[in-house]
Amino acid sequence: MTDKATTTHGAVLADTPAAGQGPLVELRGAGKSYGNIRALHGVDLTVHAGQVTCVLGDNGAGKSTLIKIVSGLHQHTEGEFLVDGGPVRFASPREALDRGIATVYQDLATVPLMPVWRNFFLGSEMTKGPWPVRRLDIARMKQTADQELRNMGIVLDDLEQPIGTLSGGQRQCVAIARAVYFGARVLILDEPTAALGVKQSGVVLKYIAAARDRGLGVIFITHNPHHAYMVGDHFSVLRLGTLELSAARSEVSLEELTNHMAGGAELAALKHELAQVRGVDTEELPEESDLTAPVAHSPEGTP
Ligand SMILES: Nc1ncnc2c1ncn2[C@@H]1O[C@H](COP(=O)(O)OP(=O)(O)OP(=O)(O)O)[C@@H](O)[C@H]1O
Repeated sequence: MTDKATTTHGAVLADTPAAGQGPLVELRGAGKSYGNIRALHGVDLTVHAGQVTCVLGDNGAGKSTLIKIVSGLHQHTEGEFLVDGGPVRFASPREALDRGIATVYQDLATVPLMPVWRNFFLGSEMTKGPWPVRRLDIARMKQTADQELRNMGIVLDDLEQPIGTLSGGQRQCVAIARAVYFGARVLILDEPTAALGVKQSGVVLKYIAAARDRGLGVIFITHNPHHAYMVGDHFSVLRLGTLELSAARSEVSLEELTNHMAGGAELAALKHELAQVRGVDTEELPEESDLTAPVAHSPEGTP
């Protein structure tokens, strides 16, 4: 495991991976066209064990297309895709999973009325006894789910409660712990904080850091540069299907990242227009970076 350092903004960061340790996943000049629509073009991306690679971009930037390639849902139509240094072309998400690449989607694919422990093992249930009297090993599943959640620092009052009664943040955390338990080496998180309030987002970010600290390579897809900067080691900003920025944490500040993400020039133009409409001086409007700061709200009514 790598050493860690605490930064000025409180995020706990892993050091760069040990020399000689190659990337788990790499895209080299990768792209994807849907018919004659070029959704992604010339994208380089590297995912190392024990690091969080953030992929940022506005709507339509190509984030989903990128994760669909890595997770085995789509195949790239240009460039190279390598896993553990060797070229791959997955025919299905199952093949990606067999290579240790797990994706946690925003909708989480859980069964809301089933207990937490049952969702933890959904599709991969533990059984006991010989065929034809094989049956579910409920006690072992409950105990394992409890242990695995605790290992990730997730403490729930009752694993019997339907997963639908957990907060959105808690459900994301269970999904992350599940992927770790089932042997993920690369974890793709599709906008895990998009629908969450500030506090719940903080909880999810904590478990992203926990997954990284357990040595996983994490691809964190987000719209939010503030969330990305809390845990990210590397930042890739997509715009209209191409890579606008690819920078290590030491090479980019939060302000620069926010500017790239928001399109600094576009925001400046918008501010100018707003000032004209309201008949005020541009200086009287908030800074561009304030316009892009996350809104403190809690949609589910939870703290
Ligand atoms: N199946 C498809 N067929 C045709 N075009 C597609 C398809 N999927 C995506 N696109 C196009 O590719 C571009 C990139 O889309 P993509 O969904 O990857 O962006 P995104 O960054 O994930 O956006 P969002 O945040 O809105 O989900 C868009 O112009 C989109 O319309």
